[in-house]
Amino acid sequence: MKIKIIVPGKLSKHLKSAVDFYIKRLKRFAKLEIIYTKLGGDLNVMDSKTILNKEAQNILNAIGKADFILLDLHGEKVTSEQFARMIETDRLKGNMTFVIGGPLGVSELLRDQAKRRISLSDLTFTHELALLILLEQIFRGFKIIMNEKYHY
Ligand SMILES: C[S@@+](CC[C@H](N)C(=O)[O-])C[C@H]1O[C@@H](n2cnc3c(N)ncnc32)[C@H](O)[C@@H]1O
Repeated sequence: MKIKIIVPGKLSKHLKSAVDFYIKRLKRFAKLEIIYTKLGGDLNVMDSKTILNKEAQNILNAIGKADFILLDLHGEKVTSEQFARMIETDRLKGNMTFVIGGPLGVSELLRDQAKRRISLSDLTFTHELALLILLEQIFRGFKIIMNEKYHY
């Protein structure tokens, strides 16, 4: 199965080894591709709507024709078991795409086009931390699907 994760911006040095840790652990379950898209611009010289629209365009270009799941603070709350079942369903299709918003969040355009919007918690994380949590949940999801022991 191929899993694509699209996230605006770059990964900070201090999180790189943690992200690499999960990329390595996920290798036996899926072919993972993380695409870092360009940020939409500087809030000091541009308004937030223009920045969000630019980021959305960069993200949509990276997605291509695939449907996608959007990580959204205002999305539906799912348990790790439900999340695992989402992976299981898309496994039959062979691919799955996740989108994370940038520092300002996501545009309405992305919200409208997402096949599903999910929330990780009521807390707000940076886009990089959201990536890390998503990777751990994907790993957890595969462990649940495979009925393998993990942290409970
Ligand atoms: C810094 S947050 C954006 C905050 C922005 N004020 C908003 O309301 O969306 C960056 C991105 O990380 C992801 N994210 C952060 N916390 C999240 C959570 N609890 N659930 C789902 N996604 C989250 C979302 O994709 C979000 O667009």
